[in-house]
This record gives sequence, structure tokens and C-alpha cells, in this order.
Amino acid sequence: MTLSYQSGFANEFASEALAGVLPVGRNSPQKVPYGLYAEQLSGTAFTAPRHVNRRSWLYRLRPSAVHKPFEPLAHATFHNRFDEAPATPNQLRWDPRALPAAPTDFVDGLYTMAGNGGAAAQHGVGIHVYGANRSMENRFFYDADGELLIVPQQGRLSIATEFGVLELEPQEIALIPRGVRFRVELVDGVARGYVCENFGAMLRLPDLGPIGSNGLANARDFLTPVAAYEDREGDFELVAKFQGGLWRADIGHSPLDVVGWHGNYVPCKYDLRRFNTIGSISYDHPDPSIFTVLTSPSDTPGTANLDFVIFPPRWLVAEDTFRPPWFHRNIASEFMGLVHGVYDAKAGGFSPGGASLHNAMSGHGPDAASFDKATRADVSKPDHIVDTMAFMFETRAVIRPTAQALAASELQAHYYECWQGLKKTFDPAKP
Ligand SMILES: O=C(O)Cc1cc(O)ccc1O
Ligand SMILES: [Fe+2]
Repeated sequence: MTLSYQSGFANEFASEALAGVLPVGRNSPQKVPYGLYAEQLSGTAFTAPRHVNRRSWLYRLRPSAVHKPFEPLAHATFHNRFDEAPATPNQLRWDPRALPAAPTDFVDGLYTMAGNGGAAAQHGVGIHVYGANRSMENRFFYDADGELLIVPQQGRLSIATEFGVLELEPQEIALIPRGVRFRVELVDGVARGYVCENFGAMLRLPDLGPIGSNGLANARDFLTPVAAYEDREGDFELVAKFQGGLWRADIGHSPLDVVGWHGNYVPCKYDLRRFNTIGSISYDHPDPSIFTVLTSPSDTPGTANLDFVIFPPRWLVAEDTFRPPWFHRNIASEFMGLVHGVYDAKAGGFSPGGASLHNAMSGHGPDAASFDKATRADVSKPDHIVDTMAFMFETRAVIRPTAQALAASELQAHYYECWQGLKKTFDPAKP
């Protein structure tokens, strides 16, 4: 199906599935057109400064309050317990998790890898992967704890939300704001990917500084759905993520019953292949902050709660330069995933669907094979890096792996060996 979208990031959008549904000149008239209910959804404090204030008005068949009471819902693998195991300074890497064998939908298939902070603290991130083989049927989900950044690696998703439908394929990402109810359908029968649950300030486009008024992720490439509503009654389940745990409630209708809406608190998607990658055209490998797609600022200027950074196809032209990522230690912590192809700092072992974690001040960088290749490369010629799409969730706080991630059979016990072949070549007689 070809869907329509509205373009822009956090614009004041407006969309009607029925003409004339949006009240004119006010948000909450005594009677809403078509016998609908008006409801505001606030994603920032009512009094947040105007340039960061985010809210939307929804005109719906029933208010979102109409459902039976919530009760706790057990989930074996999806949680926010980041204190189960001591945080480790070891470099960690995981193979991709196999797709599930038993019937598993998007919510069932969430598996928490790591995280920090939490919903109560209102900062930090939950880092999850998902594997699913069936659509959410008669089931809806919302996350009250954090905004969701969904990064598919395999299989297209159709995400039906209160604001309309988003179709997503690998190399695209979706942002689902806190509290927005949605259902995930699998277009290809199976799906796998990554989810970052952001407990801090909403992700926004980074400032561009001296880059100027264009570049990196351009605002107009973000796509927000148009209003589409479901008028369905039945025995449905509403699942909520609230303060780290899951809850379920019976609901007798689809909560995706919004006929029209306006506002700037909205889900959206973005095609990572549209990223305007900027790099060195003289010498040296710049810091990866030039690859920031979206940032969740913290209270300390320039020190993000979360940066979402990508490593897309690009030309490397820097002369007399070691072109891949340098060896480094970072005060921030780096969780990486691979959506497509090969990552240029790792010749092998980092597979699409896999993950790595290099925590604060843990030394890392290219493996021995990649170092060897890069030091022998002809850097008088450009090098075209193609067929690749890696990403990083970078956070100011240490990223604490969960007990299940540390015990997983996918954890590579021998990851550290990728650097052991880096031999001493120092010769005081050869400057
Ligand atoms: O560790 C990594 O592979 C990610 C990374 C890439 C880069 O180009 C510079 C720094 C950095 O942390
Ligand atoms: Fe790094």
C-alpha cells in the first residue's frame, strides 16, 4: 500500500481522515464535529518553553480513558532492570539473536540488552532488540516510560498508530512518542531489529553550528502519518509499559480511533539513506558526532542523554590519514548495531542484527585485520565505502548489560582477541 505522509520534524501538523473534523479557531468546542471527543496528549510539561513544547490534540471515537483496569503482565525478557549484574569495562559483542520459533509478536519479542537510568529518573535509555514472526492482532501497546526509536534490521513493519500508519523497512527508523498507542504488523512475516527506549528529553535534530543551515538529517525528510482511524469493537488487549514493567487491560474497541488531529507531538519515520554525510576532505578522521541523526540533550550542554549516530555509505578521501575509526577511549558509552552490510572498523564478527558495547573509557577501535588493511591502503585515492549501515546509541552514562545479555549464548567469549594481533612495531631507530 502506498501511504501518504506529511513532511518535517516536529512541525505543527494537522490531518483529517474526514473533512471538517478539526474544530476551527479552538481546540475544545462544546461539541466536536461528528460526535467525537477532544483529547490533548502532552509530551512535555504544559509550561515547557515554546520552542521545546510538544503536544497534540486528538479527535476520537472514545476518550483514551475508556478501558478496564490494568493488571501486571509478566514478560520474561523485556524490562528495565539495569542493576542485575555489575557493569563491566570489558568490550562486549553479540551475534544476532535467532528469530523466534514459537508464535511471537513485536511486544512478546522484545529482549532487553542493556540500559541506564530509567523512567523514574527521567533520564537514560533502555536498549532492546526484537524478533517477531506474527503481527499484533487485537493487541495494542504504549510506552509511558520512554519514547521509542525503532531500528528495523530485517523485515518491513507496518505500524498503525493513533496518528495514522507508518510503513517502515530496514535502513529506515521510526520514532514513537511516549504514550502513543500502536500496533505492529509484520509485512514480510518475520522481523528483527533494535529499539532504544529514551527516558530523557525527546530526541531532536542536532544543532548544525558551523555546518550551516542544511545537512546531516534534513528536517523535511522526516515523515509523519496522516490521520487514519479504526472503528472496531471486540475483545482487545491494551498493553502498557509503566515504570519499568508491563501492564495489561481489556479494551472493547480499537484505541486507534482518532479521526483527526493536530499538533507537534507525533510519530515519524526517517530513511537513513537520506542522511547528508559530512566528513573530512583534507586530513584526519573527525569525531563521530558529525554522524548524529538525532540527539536527546541532558541538563549539561553538549553532553547528550542519547545520541543516535549512523555510519552510512560515504567517500573517504582524507590524505595521509588512518581512515577508519581511530583507537580510542570515550567518556561516553557506545552501544552499536549493524542494520546492513559490513562495518569498516571490523573486518569480521560484527554481523547484521548483532551488537557491541564499549563502555566509558574501555579501549577499542579497529580490529587487527582492519588496522592492517588501512595502514597499507593507498590514501592518495578516494575510497568508496558502500553497502553498510551501522549505528550507535551513545550515552553519557555507563550502559549496563542485563543479566540475560551477559548469559546469552550469542555473547562472543573471544571478542577481545580481535585486538590481540596488534603487534608492537615500535623501532626507536626508525622515526
Ligand atoms: O567505536 C566505534 O566504532 C564508533 C566510532 C566511530 C568513529 O568513526 C569514531 C569514534 C567511534 O567511537
Ligand atoms: Fe567508539
